[in-house]
Amino acid sequence: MNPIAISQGDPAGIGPELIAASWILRGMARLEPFVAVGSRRVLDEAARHRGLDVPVRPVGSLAEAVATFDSALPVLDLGDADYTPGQPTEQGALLALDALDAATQLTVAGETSALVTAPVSKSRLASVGFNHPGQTEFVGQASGVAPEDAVMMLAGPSLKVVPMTVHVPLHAVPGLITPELITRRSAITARALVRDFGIADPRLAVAGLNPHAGEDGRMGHEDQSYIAPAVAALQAAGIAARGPLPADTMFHAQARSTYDVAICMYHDQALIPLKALDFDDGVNVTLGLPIIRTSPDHGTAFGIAGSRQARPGAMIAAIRLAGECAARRASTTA
Ligand SMILES: NC(=O)C1=CN([C@@H]2O[C@H](COP(=O)(O)OP(=O)(O)OC[C@H]3O[C@@H](n4cnc5c(N)ncnc54)[C@H](O)[C@@H]3O)[C@@H](O)[C@H]2O)C=CC1
Ligand SMILES: NCC(=O)COP(=O)(O)O
Repeated sequence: MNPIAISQGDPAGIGPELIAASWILRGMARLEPFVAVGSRRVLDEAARHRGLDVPVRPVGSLAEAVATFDSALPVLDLGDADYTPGQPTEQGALLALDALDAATQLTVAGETSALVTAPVSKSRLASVGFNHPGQTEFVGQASGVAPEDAVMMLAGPSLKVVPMTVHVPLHAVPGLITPELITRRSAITARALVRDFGIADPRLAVAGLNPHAGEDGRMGHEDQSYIAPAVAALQAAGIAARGPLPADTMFHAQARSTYDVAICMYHDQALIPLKALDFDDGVNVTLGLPIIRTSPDHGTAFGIAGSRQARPGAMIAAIRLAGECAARRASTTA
């Protein structure tokens, strides 16, 4: 297979050091060959800061990256940048954007088997002209998918969650929850669970928006007006969906055993249980794309960058899952 492309993320965050740590653990973690896309110097310094002996080797082709991977961390070098852990700069944000763009283009062109994105700061990227809510929408657009069809899922060993609305203010959520949005994004989720995760007949648990899923309309009307019709439409389409369910009782262990994915109405309804249960191996996966894209569930963690406190589990899980999904797609199209 072609290598996995990993965009380096913000140089001042924990992304570069976790790419280096993942390379060190590549054998034990059973990772497919990957190539970093970013700055050779930043990766080199980040590894050294972390006390890791990682030979970082610029490569001129993806074949060379695969051939190099056993003995060195291959990098498609985009040039130099500021590197002070924990101190983001405009130059660093521009490099993060270049790396995201280059790694995405390679994957869209089919030259790399999957895309893993290291964390970026959304506000820092916005300050250098990035006009997407997040990397999800950027990658969706680059791969020819409408923004509403690039669906964010967070996946961990205990739970999978899909927020129907993502990076929007909480007060905007009720106005965005429509039966069409829920039906469309849930159907994309169900198809992706079959195609990329090998779950033959995925079970969807759809959360309500309001306390007690609205308590028969006494605590809000959206559950009955918008969410229940979406669940009915999904069922009519042959998808094993149920809801709206009271969100507060959806995430205990016995409840989780009854579904494959929780369809949630807003960002924190989904990401709080996921990060409470699976922070150290949670993966952010974009569903509905012609390419595979994953990312660790955490952000740039500027406060601990360069201090050797950042745990590599989620980055490793993101790389491993990218390889597994790529292998599954390759085997089903062969
Ligand atoms: N995939 C991405 O690119 C994501 C980017 N972000 C961005 O990251 C920036 C910071 O966001 P925050 O909400 O502070 O989230 P964060 O995940 O960066 O940090 C939250 C807390 O978790 C800790 N932490 C994070 N990753 C860790 C790891 N691997 N090991 C040990 N501790 C870890 C941090 O030190 C901090 O205390 C924001 O600008 C946001 O836009 C946030 C989430 C995902
Ligand atoms: N909270 C999840 C997150 O911020 C990741 O967003 P994205 O950059 O992957 O779209």
